Amino acid sequence: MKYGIAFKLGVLLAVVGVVAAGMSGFYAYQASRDILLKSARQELLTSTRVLARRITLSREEISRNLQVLATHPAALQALRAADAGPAADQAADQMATLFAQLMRANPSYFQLRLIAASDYGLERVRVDSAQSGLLRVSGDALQEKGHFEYVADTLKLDTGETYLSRVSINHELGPNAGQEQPTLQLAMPVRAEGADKALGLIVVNIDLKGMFALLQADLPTGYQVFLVNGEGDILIHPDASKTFGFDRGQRALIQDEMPQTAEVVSGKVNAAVFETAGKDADYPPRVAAFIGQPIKVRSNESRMVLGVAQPLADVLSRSQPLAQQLLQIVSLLCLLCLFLAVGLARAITRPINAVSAAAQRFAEGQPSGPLPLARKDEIGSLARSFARMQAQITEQLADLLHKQEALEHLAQHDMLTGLPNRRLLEERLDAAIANARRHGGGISVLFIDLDRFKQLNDRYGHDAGDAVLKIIAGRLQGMMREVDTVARLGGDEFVVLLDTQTGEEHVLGIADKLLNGLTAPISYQGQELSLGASIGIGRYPQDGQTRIEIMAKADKAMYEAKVVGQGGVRFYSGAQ
Ligand SMILES: Nc1nc2c(ncn2[C@@H]2O[C@H](COP(=O)(O)OP(=O)(O)OP(=O)(O)O)[C@@H](O)[C@H]2O)c(=O)[nH]1
Repeated sequence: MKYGIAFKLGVLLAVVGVVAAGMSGFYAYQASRDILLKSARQELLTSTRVLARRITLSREEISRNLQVLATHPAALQALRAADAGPAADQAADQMATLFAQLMRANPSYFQLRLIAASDYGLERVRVDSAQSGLLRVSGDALQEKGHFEYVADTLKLDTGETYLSRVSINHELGPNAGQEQPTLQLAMPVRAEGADKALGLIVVNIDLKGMFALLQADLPTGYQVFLVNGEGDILIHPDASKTFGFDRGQRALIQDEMPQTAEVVSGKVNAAVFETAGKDADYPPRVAAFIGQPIKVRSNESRMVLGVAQPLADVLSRSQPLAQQLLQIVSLLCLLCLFLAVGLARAITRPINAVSAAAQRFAEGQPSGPLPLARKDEIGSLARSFARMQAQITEQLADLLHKQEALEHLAQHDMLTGLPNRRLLEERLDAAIANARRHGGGISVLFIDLDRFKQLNDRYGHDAGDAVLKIIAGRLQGMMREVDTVARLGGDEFVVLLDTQTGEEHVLGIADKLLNGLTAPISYQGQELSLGASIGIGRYPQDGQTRIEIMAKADKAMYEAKVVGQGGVRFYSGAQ
């Protein structure tokens, strides 16, 4: 199958349009995707900072609560050994009531204790959050805690200073809540005003998971929170099985899971925002922001790293409507391109086709039809060139035809007199014989030879001879009908062909008329010239059946006429 220029041009334009539209759509989508990612990274970083700030505020609030408890007169009274007895017990009851009130107000406090510096760190007041509600532990159930690091460390603090423990798993047995849950302790010394030594300490155990659950509730859905310590040990993770690996003897470090966090964990940089590669359906690609937070209170932990992540699919899901819209726009654009390409291709090729059709019609010899001559573009220029070429070819063809006709005329006529020459005479004679043969007609050939023409030539010159020949030719034609052929064979020989059945008398009459006409004086340059002529007549069918025979007979008759005496007319011998 052959494809026209319109089809090819249309396809080319359509392809260019579709590719351009497709690429624009693709890059627009890419750009929007990049913007989404950038804004998601920024949002995550902001969320992480807000979360860190809220954790600090929570810690400060706990410190304030501890301070209220540590400076409460009942706390001192409950710890003074000298006051042991009903007064101390009353103070302890008061503290227990305060503890319970505070724990009700703060569900993430799952244990509040007043511990004495004396008696090996014996717990004086202790309220636990149990499954059944708040539970005051008393009597023999109170334990000695002096061997714990936090007790010794807190007792060394100044009044109002807070101690913060490392995050650990609560392995304490009993009816209390928060067992096997991540916990951290905040403590504050209890000291009489102006005293050097602390009499004891207030300790609160915080349910870290509960606290984070509260904090996380304010974050957009799908956000995942991470908390790691200064070494990178994972403490809070969306996958709980990864937390507190060190507690099970298998450390799980965040920098192993997300190498991009290594510098935040080491403290080299404060923040890192990055995308993680996905591993499987349970671990999809994520966008994450991690920040390092120095711990400003007394603690055996120096640093805390907090992270917030969001599955990449959630981020990009916002680009789906845009992608669909872009797809619709691109599809529409492609369709538009197709229509435009077809229209444009047609608009361009229509005038080209018109010129092509005109050329074809012209080649077939038909009128070329209308051309887009008025156009100002290349097609108009092509049409005008074609029109010019067409005019030139037409003109040259006409000229050629004219020359051909002239040549043909020349080939059949005598140059000097313009009379039919021997060739044309022979053709006409052949035709006349054939016609006469078919219809039973007759033909007479009058062979005329001028007498003494040589003398005239010699005496007056060749030009005079030519002029005489022309006059003779004119006279002969003038005396004959148009249908009769008057030819010049050459020199001073002429032939008149009568192709109608004519009687002898009539032929003789014509011959005489011709003789009279020829012999009439000719005036040439003021001189009177006179000539004679001899006429021999050959006839069909009497003298022969072919042109050659009849011509030969007429020639012979003319010769006989000359022999007998110039100026005579003679039928072929025996025919008289
Ligand atoms: N001026 C001129 N002379 C020609 C032309 N063609 C032939 N002749 C001359 O015509 C003459 C014809 O010769 P002839 O028929 O023997 O001469 P003639 O004097 O007529 O002889 P007769 O027929 O016996 O009387 C020659 O002298 C040719 O040179 C021509 O085209 N122009």
